[in-house]
Amino acid sequence: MADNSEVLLHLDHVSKIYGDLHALDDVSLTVPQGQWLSIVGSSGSGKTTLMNIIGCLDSPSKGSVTLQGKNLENLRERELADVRKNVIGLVFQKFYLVQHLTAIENVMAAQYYHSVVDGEQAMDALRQVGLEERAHHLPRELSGGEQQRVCIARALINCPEIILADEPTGNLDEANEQIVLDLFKNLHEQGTTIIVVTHDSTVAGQAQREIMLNHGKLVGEHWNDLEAKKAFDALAATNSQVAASLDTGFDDPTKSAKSTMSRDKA
Ligand SMILES: Nc1ncnc2c1ncn2[C@@H]1O[C@H](COP(=O)(O)OP(=O)(O)OP(=O)(O)O)[C@@H](O)[C@H]1O
Repeated sequence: MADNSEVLLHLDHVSKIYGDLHALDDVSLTVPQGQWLSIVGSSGSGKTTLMNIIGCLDSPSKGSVTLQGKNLENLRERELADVRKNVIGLVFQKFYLVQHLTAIENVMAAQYYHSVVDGEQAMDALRQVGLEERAHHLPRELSGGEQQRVCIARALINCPEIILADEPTGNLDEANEQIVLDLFKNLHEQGTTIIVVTHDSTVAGQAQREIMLNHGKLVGEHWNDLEAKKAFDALAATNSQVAASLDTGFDDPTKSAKSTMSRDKA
């Protein structure tokens, strides 16, 4: 497991503004190498916007994002594409599998994007997610859980530094959710940084750290791994660039998210 002592990602006073709406409002966040982080918050609180910015799929209106020491603002489109390709693995709730390609062909299509097509390596990625036997089936012949595992295999083929997952278990039953969480656990143990957006408190609770967004603002933080918190605080004490952890906690992200939603509706 990575020791969380190096900064991988830093957001400095990031806002994303659409007209009058601050989808993200002055968010500062530091994620050390190897951290498993959950992002929670009610619908419309800015979670996907934050993920898109971290994943280099969108850029902030204000503030800056530094990934592996590089300020993303200074990168050309080609360099950004390289970051997307080589550093980040994306997993979505909607699987985005190509329906007329088999599981292994879907993984190989992602390899093609990375300019290496290697059937053995694709099969290895499927083996890692326990799907070797289903490699030659089409998505419609696979269960929801199996399709999500193909997506994870697809995200793994370039050995990404970070897995960004947006509601990765949103469509899955409990058994399949557990399989996906176990995969994330293995990846985390191998040192991969994992950032997950979720509405599900069980999924959120697997992370070392949970942060909560509300109306685009970072409003609360909860640590499930106190050793990781200690390491983070030590990092913040020695590095003035690190956004210190918030003092404001929250009990149950799902409950808080729901109560925020009902407050919004009132
Ligand atoms: N391209 C856009 N143009 C205008 N407003 C947008 C755009 N993208 C997002 N928003 C708004 O920004 C806010 C945050 O959206 P975002 O999708 O990040 O929320 P979320 O927390 O991921 O929500 P959900 O849990 O429902 O997916 C919402 O009010 C949304 O309507």
